[in-house]
Parts: sequence; C-alpha cells; structure tokens
Amino acid sequence: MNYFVVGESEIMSAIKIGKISFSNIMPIYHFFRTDQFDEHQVELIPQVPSQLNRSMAAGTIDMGPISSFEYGRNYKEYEILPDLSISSKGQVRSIFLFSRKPIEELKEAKVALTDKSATSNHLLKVILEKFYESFSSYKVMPANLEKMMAIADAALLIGDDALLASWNNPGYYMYDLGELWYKHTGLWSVFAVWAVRREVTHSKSELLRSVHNEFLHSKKRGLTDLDTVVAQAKKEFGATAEFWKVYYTGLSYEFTSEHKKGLEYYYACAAELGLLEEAAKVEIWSPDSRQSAV
Ligand SMILES: C=C(O[C@@H]1C=C(C(=O)O)C=C[C@H]1O)C(=O)O
Repeated sequence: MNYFVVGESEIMSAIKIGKISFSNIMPIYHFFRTDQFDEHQVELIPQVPSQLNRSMAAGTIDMGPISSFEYGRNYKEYEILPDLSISSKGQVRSIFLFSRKPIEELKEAKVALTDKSATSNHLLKVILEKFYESFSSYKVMPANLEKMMAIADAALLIGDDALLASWNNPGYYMYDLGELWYKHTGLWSVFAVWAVRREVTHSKSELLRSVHNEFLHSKKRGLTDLDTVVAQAKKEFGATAEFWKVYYTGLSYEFTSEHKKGLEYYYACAAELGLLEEAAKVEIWSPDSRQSAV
C-alpha cells in the first residue's frame, strides 16, 4: 500500500509559491484562485526578486517567478514551468539605468546596482561591457536613486522603484534595458522565469500540475480582463489607466522558443564574461511527465 502513503503525504504537504512584490506581476496573480485548493495547500509569499532568489535556493519556497539569472546560476537544482515568464521584446518600461552621462561615455564609470535584482544587474554588465566597451565598477546598494547617485555616475533600478523614479526623473539620461538589449541583439529579454525546485516535481507532482494550470488560467483571465488589473494598479500605485495598459501590454508573460533563444544568448554572454560558471541549460518541466507508480 505504499502508493497510498505517497498520495497522502502529497495531499498533506503545502506548496510554497513566491510572488514578486512589484506591480509587474499583477496580470498573473490578480485572478489566481487560492480557494481552488484545499486549505493550506498553497501559500503565496510576496518578496522582491532578490529575496525570492534566496528563498528558492534555501528551499523555503518551492516555486515561483525568480530572476532568470538565478535560474542560470542554479539550473541543476531547478526546472522552468512552461508558458510563463516576465519578458519584453524591446522596451520593458520598469528597468532603467539613470546616468549623468550618455551611455557611450560610461567607460570606467562607477555604477550603482539595485539590491532587489539579479537578472537586470548582470544584464547591465553584459550590455556595458559587450556593446559599449565599458569596464566600469559596480556596487550593489539599497534602491534609492538619490543615495545611489551620490556615490555613482549611474544607477540601475527595477520594478516599482524604476517606475517611480522614471516618473520623477530629476534630469538624468534614462536607458531602458529591454530596449538596449533588443537594439544590440534583436532578441527578447527574459527577466523572470517560473522555476520549481527539482525535488518538488517528484514530491508534489499532482499539486504542481494543478498550480501550473491555475497560473495559466489566471494569466489568461488577467490578459483578457486587463481593464480590471489596470484599475487595481491605478488604485494601488497611481498614474493613469493608459500608462498601465501600455506597460502591461508591453510586457510578455509567455515563454516561447523565441524567449528561450533570447535567454540562452543572455546566458552565453554572461558565461563569456565570467558572470556565470557556464551557459545554463534551459530545461522545461513537462506537466505530462508522470512518476512511475511503483
Ligand atoms: C520587468 C521586471 O522584471 C524583473 C526583473 C528581475 C531582475 O532583474 O532580477 C526579476 C524579476 C522581475 O521583477 C521588473 O522588475 O521591472
């Protein structure tokens, strides 16, 4: 009766799901129905990306949208859930480099990086080094533009910090990282992927399938009923409905072969510059894979 024991323990154990505590994620989570699951079966844990990355590595969350760079660093421990990401082909509108000088002049500059990111911090290094022959020095700091610019020539912000700073930019040059990457490579930027710890694909496979389905359902609903998400974002963060509409439709939450191509090139560049030990393999979990019953 071994399979009963396995089944029961799977039903009992909850799955801990990370949630990015930025507005970028709202179209995916707004309609996520935790009440579809038995009590205590799923738990949503909101954190900024760098915290989510650490929680996944420590195993205190089982799955969630982590920085794609962090997947690359730890790809042997994780798999990627299909059809989910936070990406852009060109402008992302919430990842900006603020600079006192034009980017072409940042040759040996001091650059402040945000302590909330992993993908964008390393993407900036790739862009500056590979496309602008810049050999700058970097310092990771709390995300505060004024304090960052007090010690640096340029500063990188992501998420809501970047949105707010772009609305109140005191006159710095502003560069959108999605736009820069596209300009120099013609490829997608994939900032976050939904990763799952490998052991969870075995120990909680049934629940994982249901959670993945629920994510696809809530994404579909969020994108069809975008006006509801837009109204919520406007209420929580300000700005105009038009802004949020443009922002959310400019982001992509898919993960197609074109996204994969952009991500693999990013990993290749990061490995070339020594930011990753090796170019990570992009391995997608298949909801149809079944563990053998015995
Ligand atoms: C589009 C964004 O994508 C993100 C950027 C991340 C990173 O740089 O590590 C991680 C998750 C996403 O939140 C954003 O934060 O604005």
